[in-house]
Amino acid sequence: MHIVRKVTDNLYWIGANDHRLTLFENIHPIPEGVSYNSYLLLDKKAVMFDTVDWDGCRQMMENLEFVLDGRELDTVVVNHWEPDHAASLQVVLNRYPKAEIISTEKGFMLMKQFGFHADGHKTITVKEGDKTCFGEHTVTYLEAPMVHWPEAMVTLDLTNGALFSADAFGSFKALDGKLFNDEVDYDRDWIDSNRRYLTNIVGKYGPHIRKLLNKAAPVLDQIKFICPLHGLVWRNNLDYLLDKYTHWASYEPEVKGVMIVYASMYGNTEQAAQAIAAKLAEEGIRNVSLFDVSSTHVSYLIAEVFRVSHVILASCTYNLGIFPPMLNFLEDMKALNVQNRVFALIENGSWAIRSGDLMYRFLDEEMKTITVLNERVTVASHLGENQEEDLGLLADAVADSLRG
Ligand SMILES: Cc1cc2nc3c(=O)[nH]c(=O)nc-3n(C[C@H](O)[C@H](O)[C@H](O)COP(=O)(O)O)c2cc1C
Repeated sequence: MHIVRKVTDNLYWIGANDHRLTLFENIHPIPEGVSYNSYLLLDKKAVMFDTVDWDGCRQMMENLEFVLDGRELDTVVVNHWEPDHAASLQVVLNRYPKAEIISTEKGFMLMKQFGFHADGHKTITVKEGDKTCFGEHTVTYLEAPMVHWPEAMVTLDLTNGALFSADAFGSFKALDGKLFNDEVDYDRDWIDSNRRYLTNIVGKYGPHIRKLLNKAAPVLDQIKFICPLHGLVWRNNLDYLLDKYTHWASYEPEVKGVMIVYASMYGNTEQAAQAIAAKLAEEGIRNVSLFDVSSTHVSYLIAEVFRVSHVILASCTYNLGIFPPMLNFLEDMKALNVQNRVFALIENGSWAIRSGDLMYRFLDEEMKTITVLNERVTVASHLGENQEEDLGLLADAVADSLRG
Protein backbone atom coordinates (compact mmCIF):
# COMPACT_ATOMS: atom_id res chain seq x y z
CA MET A 1 0.00 0.00 0.00
CA HIS A 2 1.34 3.42 -0.92
CA ILE A 3 1.75 6.17 1.68
CA VAL A 4 2.35 9.34 -0.28
CA ARG A 5 2.03 13.03 0.53
CA LYS A 6 1.72 15.79 -2.02
CA VAL A 7 4.24 18.57 -1.42
CA THR A 8 2.94 20.87 -4.15
CA ASP A 9 1.73 20.56 -7.75
CA ASN A 10 3.41 17.53 -9.35
CA LEU A 11 5.79 17.05 -6.43
CA TYR A 12 5.29 14.15 -4.02
CA TRP A 13 6.93 12.87 -0.85
CA ILE A 14 7.50 9.16 -1.45
CA GLY A 15 9.73 8.34 1.53
CA ALA A 16 9.36 6.05 4.52
CA ASN A 17 9.40 6.11 8.32
CA ASP A 18 11.54 3.87 10.47
CA HIS A 19 10.64 3.01 14.07
CA ARG A 20 12.71 -0.15 14.22
CA LEU A 21 16.15 1.34 14.05
CA THR A 22 17.25 2.03 17.62
CA LEU A 23 20.59 3.71 16.92
CA PHE A 24 21.06 6.16 14.05
CA GLU A 25 24.51 5.66 12.53
CA ASN A 26 24.67 2.87 15.12
CA ILE A 27 25.46 5.48 17.77
CA HIS A 28 22.61 7.97 18.40
CA PRO A 29 19.42 6.71 20.08
CA ILE A 30 16.27 7.55 18.13
CA PRO A 31 13.39 6.62 20.44
CA GLU A 32 10.97 8.52 18.21
CA GLY A 33 12.23 6.98 14.98
CA VAL A 34 13.39 8.73 11.85
CA SER A 35 12.10 9.35 8.35
CA TYR A 36 13.96 8.89 5.09
CA ASN A 37 12.59 11.40 2.64
CA SER A 38 12.51 10.84 -1.08
CA TYR A 39 10.66 13.04 -3.55
CA LEU A 40 9.19 12.54 -7.01
CA LEU A 41 8.50 15.29 -9.54
CA LEU A 42 6.15 14.52 -12.41
CA ASP A 43 7.11 16.82 -15.26
CA LYS A 44 7.76 15.90 -18.89
CA LYS A 45 10.36 13.80 -17.22
CA ALA A 46 9.61 11.86 -14.04
CA VAL A 47 12.39 12.83 -11.64
CA MET A 48 13.20 11.29 -8.30
CA PHE A 49 15.27 13.17 -5.72
CA ASP A 50 17.27 10.72 -3.57
CA THR A 51 16.13 7.34 -2.30
CA VAL A 52 15.92 5.81 1.19
CA ASP A 53 17.70 3.38 3.52
CA TRP A 54 17.20 -0.38 3.09
CA ASP A 55 14.55 -0.49 5.78
CA GLY A 56 12.32 1.90 3.85
CA CYS A 57 12.95 0.43 0.42
CA ARG A 58 9.76 -1.57 0.01
CA GLN A 59 7.59 1.34 1.13
CA MET A 60 9.43 3.75 -1.15
CA MET A 61 9.05 1.40 -4.14
CA GLU A 62 5.30 1.05 -3.54
CA ASN A 63 5.06 4.84 -3.29
CA LEU A 64 7.14 5.35 -6.43
CA GLU A 65 5.15 2.90 -8.51
CA PHE A 66 1.87 4.36 -7.31
CA VAL A 67 2.74 7.94 -8.24
CA LEU A 68 4.34 6.94 -11.54
CA ASP A 69 1.15 5.05 -12.34
CA GLY A 70 2.72 3.12 -15.20
CA ARG A 71 5.12 5.84 -16.37
CA GLU A 72 8.81 5.19 -16.68
CA LEU A 73 11.16 6.84 -14.22
CA ASP A 74 13.45 9.07 -16.29
CA THR A 75 15.90 10.57 -13.80
CA VAL A 76 17.23 10.14 -10.31
CA VAL A 77 19.01 13.13 -8.79
CA VAL A 78 21.30 11.93 -6.00
CA ASN A 79 22.16 14.83 -3.72
CA HIS A 80 23.81 12.68 -1.08
CA TRP A 81 25.31 9.19 -1.27
CA GLU A 82 25.25 8.23 2.38
CA PRO A 83 23.61 4.79 2.60
CA ASP A 84 20.61 5.99 4.62
CA HIS A 85 19.60 7.80 1.43
CA ALA A 86 21.25 6.00 -1.45
CA ALA A 87 21.05 2.36 -0.29
CA SER A 88 17.86 1.71 -2.25
CA LEU A 89 19.12 3.26 -5.48
CA GLN A 90 20.15 -0.11 -6.86
CA VAL A 91 16.59 -1.41 -6.52
CA VAL A 92 15.29 1.68 -8.32
CA LEU A 93 17.83 1.28 -11.13
CA ASN A 94 17.02 -2.41 -11.54
CA ARG A 95 13.30 -1.67 -11.74
CA TYR A 96 13.70 1.32 -14.11
CA PRO A 97 16.51 0.43 -16.53
CA LYS A 98 16.21 3.66 -18.54
CA ALA A 99 16.65 5.99 -15.58
CA GLU A 100 19.56 8.38 -15.86
CA ILE A 101 21.45 9.50 -12.75
CA ILE A 102 22.44 13.08 -11.95
CA SER A 103 25.06 13.75 -9.29
CA THR A 104 28.40 15.44 -8.61
CA GLU A 105 31.79 14.08 -9.63
CA LYS A 106 32.56 13.10 -6.04
CA GLY A 107 29.10 11.57 -5.82
CA PHE A 108 29.79 9.24 -8.74
CA MET A 109 33.10 8.30 -7.16
CA LEU A 110 31.22 7.21 -4.04
CA MET A 111 28.68 5.39 -6.21
CA LYS A 112 31.51 3.22 -7.51
CA GLN A 113 33.10 2.79 -4.08
CA PHE A 114 29.82 1.58 -2.60
CA GLY A 115 29.53 -0.92 -5.44
CA PHE A 116 26.41 0.24 -7.28
CA HIS A 117 25.87 -1.32 -10.67
CA ALA A 118 24.77 1.48 -12.96
CA ASP A 119 25.83 -0.09 -16.28
CA GLY A 120 23.46 0.96 -19.01
CA HIS A 121 22.28 3.99 -17.04
CA LYS A 122 23.34 7.37 -18.32
CA THR A 123 25.23 9.33 -15.67
CA ILE A 124 25.24 13.11 -15.80
CA THR A 125 27.83 14.93 -13.72
CA VAL A 126 26.75 18.37 -12.53
CA LYS A 127 28.54 21.11 -10.68
CA GLU A 128 27.65 24.32 -8.91
CA GLY A 129 25.39 26.56 -10.97
CA ASP A 130 24.55 24.01 -13.68
CA LYS A 131 20.93 23.89 -14.70
CA THR A 132 18.76 21.02 -15.90
CA CYS A 133 15.34 21.40 -17.50
CA PHE A 134 12.89 18.54 -16.97
CA GLY A 135 10.01 20.14 -18.91
CA GLU A 136 8.32 22.99 -17.08
CA HIS A 137 10.72 22.69 -14.18
CA THR A 138 14.31 23.82 -14.28
CA VAL A 139 16.61 23.01 -11.38
CA THR A 140 19.99 24.33 -10.39
CA TYR A 141 22.61 22.79 -8.14
CA LEU A 142 24.62 24.15 -5.21
CA GLU A 143 27.54 22.16 -3.93
CA ALA A 144 27.35 21.63 -0.17
CA PRO A 145 30.64 19.95 0.79
CA MET A 146 30.70 18.50 4.32
CA VAL A 147 27.00 19.10 4.87
CA HIS A 148 27.42 16.35 5.77
CA TRP A 149 29.71 14.43 3.40
CA PRO A 150 32.14 15.88 0.84
CA GLU A 151 30.04 14.99 -2.20
CA ALA A 152 26.81 16.55 -0.93
CA MET A 153 24.89 19.01 -3.05
CA VAL A 154 21.48 20.63 -2.78
CA THR A 155 19.12 21.13 -5.69
CA LEU A 156 16.82 24.12 -6.11
CA ASP A 157 13.78 23.83 -8.36
CA LEU A 158 13.62 27.33 -9.85
CA THR A 159 10.05 26.77 -11.01
CA ASN A 160 8.28 25.81 -7.76
CA GLY A 161 10.90 26.95 -5.24
CA ALA A 162 11.51 23.51 -3.73
CA LEU A 163 14.98 23.20 -2.22
CA PHE A 164 16.07 19.58 -1.97
CA SER A 165 18.45 20.25 0.87
CA ALA A 166 20.01 16.80 1.49
CA ASP A 167 20.95 16.42 5.17
CA ALA A 168 20.80 20.18 5.76
CA PHE A 169 17.65 21.03 7.76
CA GLY A 170 17.16 17.33 8.56
CA SER A 171 15.87 16.02 11.87
CA PHE A 172 15.48 12.85 13.92
CA LYS A 173 11.87 11.75 14.60
CA ALA A 174 9.56 9.89 12.27
CA LEU A 175 6.93 11.88 10.39
CA ASP A 176 4.13 9.41 11.10
CA GLY A 177 1.72 10.83 8.58
CA LYS A 178 2.59 14.47 9.03
CA LEU A 179 4.87 16.16 6.53
CA PHE A 180 4.87 19.95 6.86
CA ASN A 181 6.22 22.14 9.65
CA ASP A 182 2.79 23.75 10.00
CA GLU A 183 1.17 20.37 10.69
CA VAL A 184 3.02 20.00 13.98
CA ASP A 185 3.78 21.97 17.11
CA TYR A 186 7.44 22.40 16.17
CA ASP A 187 8.57 24.18 19.34
CA ARG A 188 6.89 21.62 21.57
CA ASP A 189 7.47 18.39 19.67
CA TRP A 190 10.26 18.79 17.13
CA ILE A 191 12.92 21.33 17.91
CA ASP A 192 14.80 19.07 20.35
CA SER A 193 15.01 16.29 17.74
CA ASN A 194 16.05 18.81 15.11
CA ARG A 195 18.76 20.28 17.32
CA ARG A 196 20.05 16.87 18.41
CA TYR A 197 20.26 15.71 14.79
CA LEU A 198 22.01 18.84 13.54
CA THR A 199 24.47 19.26 16.39
CA ASN A 200 25.55 15.63 16.53
CA ILE A 201 25.52 14.82 12.83
CA VAL A 202 26.92 18.01 11.32
CA GLY A 203 27.81 20.09 14.37
CA LYS A 204 31.46 19.82 13.50
CA TYR A 205 30.85 21.46 10.15
CA GLY A 206 29.38 24.78 11.25
CA PRO A 207 31.62 26.76 8.86
CA HIS A 208 30.43 24.60 5.95
CA ILE A 209 26.79 25.12 6.92
CA ARG A 210 27.37 28.86 7.12
CA LYS A 211 28.96 28.76 3.69
CA LEU A 212 25.89 27.01 2.30
CA LEU A 213 23.58 29.50 4.02
CA ASN A 214 25.60 32.36 2.50
CA LYS A 215 25.43 30.77 -0.93
CA ALA A 216 21.67 30.36 -0.58
CA ALA A 217 21.19 33.95 0.61
CA PRO A 218 20.83 35.51 -2.89
CA VAL A 219 18.16 32.97 -3.85
CA LEU A 220 16.41 32.91 -0.48
CA ASP A 221 13.33 34.67 -1.77
CA GLN A 222 12.95 31.95 -4.40
CA ILE A 223 12.85 29.16 -1.82
CA LYS A 224 9.26 28.21 -1.04
CA PHE A 225 9.78 24.70 0.32
CA ILE A 226 12.73 23.19 2.17
CA CYS A 227 12.67 19.45 1.49
CA PRO A 228 15.33 17.71 3.59
CA LEU A 229 16.19 14.02 3.60
CA HIS A 230 14.96 13.50 7.18
CA GLY A 231 12.07 15.11 9.01
CA LEU A 232 9.68 17.92 8.20
CA VAL A 233 9.22 19.77 4.93
CA TRP A 234 9.17 23.51 5.65
CA ARG A 235 6.70 25.62 3.68
CA ASN A 236 6.43 28.72 5.86
CA ASN A 237 8.27 30.45 8.68
CA LEU A 238 11.56 29.67 6.93
CA ASP A 239 13.23 32.61 8.68
CA TYR A 240 12.64 30.92 12.01
CA LEU A 241 14.44 27.77 10.89
CA LEU A 242 17.25 29.73 9.28
CA ASP A 243 17.74 31.68 12.50
CA LYS A 244 18.09 28.43 14.48
CA TYR A 245 20.58 27.13 11.94
CA THR A 246 22.57 30.32 12.08
CA HIS A 247 22.92 29.92 15.85
CA TRP A 248 23.88 26.26 15.66
CA ALA A 249 26.30 26.74 12.79
CA SER A 250 27.93 29.73 14.52
CA TYR A 251 28.20 27.96 17.88
CA GLU A 252 26.21 30.77 19.46
CA PRO A 253 23.89 29.76 22.32
CA GLU A 254 20.17 30.01 21.66
CA VAL A 255 19.39 31.06 25.22
CA LYS A 256 21.01 32.27 28.39
CA GLY A 257 20.83 29.19 30.52
CA VAL A 258 22.83 26.74 32.60
CA MET A 259 23.41 23.07 32.04
CA ILE A 260 24.78 21.08 34.97
CA VAL A 261 26.40 17.77 34.09
CA TYR A 262 27.63 15.51 36.89
CA ALA A 263 29.74 12.35 37.04
CA SER A 264 29.23 10.51 40.29
CA MET A 265 29.66 6.92 41.50
CA TYR A 266 28.32 7.06 45.04
CA GLY A 267 26.17 10.19 44.90
CA ASN A 268 28.43 12.77 46.54
CA THR A 269 29.26 14.71 43.38
CA GLU A 270 25.64 14.39 42.38
CA GLN A 271 24.69 16.03 45.68
CA ALA A 272 27.03 18.92 44.92
CA ALA A 273 25.38 19.29 41.50
CA GLN A 274 21.94 19.33 43.12
CA ALA A 275 23.12 21.85 45.70
CA ILE A 276 24.39 24.24 43.03
CA ALA A 277 21.16 23.81 41.07
CA ALA A 278 19.21 24.84 44.18
CA LYS A 279 21.46 27.86 44.72
CA LEU A 280 20.95 28.97 41.12
CA ALA A 281 17.19 28.65 41.52
CA GLU A 282 17.43 30.78 44.68
CA GLU A 283 19.39 33.34 42.68
CA GLY A 284 16.42 33.54 40.32
CA ILE A 285 18.04 31.68 37.42
CA ARG A 286 15.21 29.84 35.72
CA ASN A 287 16.77 28.14 32.74
CA VAL A 288 18.72 25.36 34.49
CA SER A 289 18.91 21.71 33.45
CA LEU A 290 20.74 18.86 35.18
CA PHE A 291 22.11 15.62 33.69
CA ASP A 292 23.80 12.48 34.94
CA VAL A 293 26.59 11.95 32.42
CA SER A 294 26.53 8.18 33.05
CA SER A 295 22.87 7.67 32.19
CA THR A 296 22.32 10.35 29.55
CA HIS A 297 23.40 9.51 26.02
CA VAL A 298 26.04 12.01 25.01
CA SER A 299 24.02 13.09 21.95
CA TYR A 300 21.46 14.69 24.32
CA LEU A 301 24.25 16.46 26.20
CA ILE A 302 25.67 17.79 22.96
CA ALA A 303 22.28 19.13 21.90
CA GLU A 304 21.87 20.90 25.24
CA VAL A 305 25.35 22.41 25.20
CA PHE A 306 24.55 23.92 21.79
CA ARG A 307 21.36 25.40 23.28
CA VAL A 308 22.62 27.07 26.45
CA SER A 309 25.28 29.62 27.29
CA HIS A 310 26.70 28.22 30.54
CA VAL A 311 27.84 24.76 31.64
CA ILE A 312 28.76 23.47 35.09
CA LEU A 313 30.78 20.25 35.02
CA ALA A 314 30.94 18.26 38.26
CA SER A 315 33.18 15.20 38.23
CA CYS A 316 34.73 12.80 40.69
CA THR A 317 38.34 11.75 40.17
CA TYR A 318 38.89 8.30 38.75
CA ASN A 319 42.33 6.65 38.66
CA LEU A 320 43.92 10.08 38.77
CA GLY A 321 41.79 11.10 35.78
CA ILE A 322 38.40 12.49 34.86
CA PHE A 323 35.51 10.01 35.30
CA PRO A 324 35.43 8.29 31.87
CA PRO A 325 31.88 9.25 30.76
CA MET A 326 32.69 12.89 31.59
CA LEU A 327 35.91 12.65 29.58
CA ASN A 328 33.87 11.21 26.72
CA PHE A 329 31.52 14.22 26.90
CA LEU A 330 34.49 16.60 26.83
CA GLU A 331 35.96 14.80 23.84
CA ASP A 332 32.65 14.86 22.02
CA MET A 333 32.30 18.61 22.63
CA LYS A 334 35.76 19.09 21.19
CA ALA A 335 35.02 16.86 18.20
CA LEU A 336 31.83 18.78 17.45
CA ASN A 337 33.57 22.12 17.71
CA VAL A 338 31.64 23.45 20.73
CA GLN A 339 32.88 26.97 21.47
CA ASN A 340 31.81 30.36 22.87
CA ARG A 341 30.61 28.94 26.19
CA VAL A 342 31.23 29.74 29.86
CA PHE A 343 32.13 26.80 32.11
CA ALA A 344 32.36 26.36 35.86
CA LEU A 345 33.80 23.34 37.65
CA ILE A 346 33.11 21.14 40.67
CA GLU A 347 35.62 18.42 41.50
CA ASN A 348 35.60 15.53 43.91
CA GLY A 349 38.04 12.88 45.14
CA SER A 350 39.05 11.03 48.29
CA TRP A 351 42.85 11.05 48.19
CA ALA A 352 44.23 12.86 45.14
CA ILE A 353 41.67 15.26 43.72
CA ARG A 354 42.58 15.82 40.07
CA SER A 355 39.37 16.09 38.08
CA GLY A 356 39.06 19.88 38.38
CA ASP A 357 42.54 20.64 37.07
CA LEU A 358 42.19 18.08 34.31
CA MET A 359 38.81 19.39 33.16
CA TYR A 360 40.20 22.92 33.23
CA ARG A 361 43.20 21.88 31.15
CA PHE A 362 41.00 20.13 28.61
CA LEU A 363 38.68 23.14 28.24
CA ASP A 364 41.58 25.56 28.11
CA GLU A 365 43.91 23.69 25.80
CA GLU A 366 41.74 21.45 23.67
CA MET A 367 38.70 23.62 22.98
CA LYS A 368 38.21 27.00 21.37
CA THR A 369 36.89 30.24 22.86
CA ILE A 370 35.91 28.80 26.21
CA THR A 371 35.82 30.82 29.43
CA VAL A 372 36.29 28.91 32.68
CA LEU A 373 35.22 30.80 35.79
CA ASN A 374 37.82 31.01 38.57
CA GLU A 375 35.41 29.99 41.32
CA ARG A 376 35.59 26.23 41.79
CA VAL A 377 34.05 23.93 44.39
CA THR A 378 36.32 21.15 45.64
CA VAL A 379 34.66 18.28 47.44
CA ALA A 380 36.74 15.88 49.50
CA SER A 381 34.51 12.82 49.36
CA HIS A 382 31.37 14.53 50.73
CA LEU A 383 30.23 18.14 50.70
CA GLY A 384 30.67 19.63 54.18
CA GLU A 385 28.16 21.97 55.80
CA ASN A 386 30.99 24.53 55.92
CA GLN A 387 31.07 24.60 52.12
CA GLU A 388 27.84 26.56 51.77
CA GLU A 389 29.94 29.64 51.09
CA ASP A 390 31.92 27.90 48.29
CA LEU A 391 28.65 26.92 46.64
CA GLY A 392 27.31 30.44 47.03
CA LEU A 393 30.43 31.94 45.41
CA LEU A 394 30.16 29.57 42.46
CA ALA A 395 26.44 30.24 42.04
CA ASP A 396 27.05 34.01 42.24
CA ALA A 397 29.80 33.82 39.64
CA VAL A 398 27.62 31.83 37.23
CA ALA A 399 24.64 34.11 37.81
CA ASP A 400 26.74 37.26 37.31
CA SER A 401 28.23 35.91 34.12
CA LEU A 402 24.80 34.86 32.86
CA ARG A 403 23.28 38.26 33.57
CA GLY A 404 26.29 40.14 32.28
C1 LIG B 1 38.16 3.05 40.53
C2 LIG B 1 38.22 4.29 41.36
C3 LIG B 1 39.26 5.16 41.20
C4 LIG B 1 39.36 6.30 41.97
N1 LIG B 1 40.42 7.14 41.77
C5 LIG B 1 40.57 8.21 42.55
C6 LIG B 1 41.68 9.06 42.41
O1 LIG B 1 42.54 8.86 41.57
N2 LIG B 1 41.79 10.13 43.22
C7 LIG B 1 40.88 10.38 44.21
O2 LIG B 1 41.03 11.35 44.94
N3 LIG B 1 39.79 9.58 44.37
C8 LIG B 1 39.62 8.51 43.57
N4 LIG B 1 38.54 7.69 43.72
C9 LIG B 1 37.58 8.00 44.76
C10 LIG B 1 36.40 8.85 44.33
O3 LIG B 1 36.76 9.81 43.39
C11 LIG B 1 35.85 9.55 45.54
O4 LIG B 1 35.47 8.62 46.53
C12 LIG B 1 34.72 10.50 45.27
O5 LIG B 1 34.36 11.17 46.45
C13 LIG B 1 33.50 9.78 44.72
O6 LIG B 1 32.50 10.71 44.46
P1 LIG B 1 30.99 10.20 44.20
O7 LIG B 1 30.37 9.89 45.50
O8 LIG B 1 30.34 11.34 43.51
O9 LIG B 1 31.09 9.01 43.32
C14 LIG B 1 38.40 6.56 42.95
C15 LIG B 1 37.33 5.67 43.13
C16 LIG B 1 37.26 4.55 42.34
C17 LIG B 1 36.11 3.61 42.54
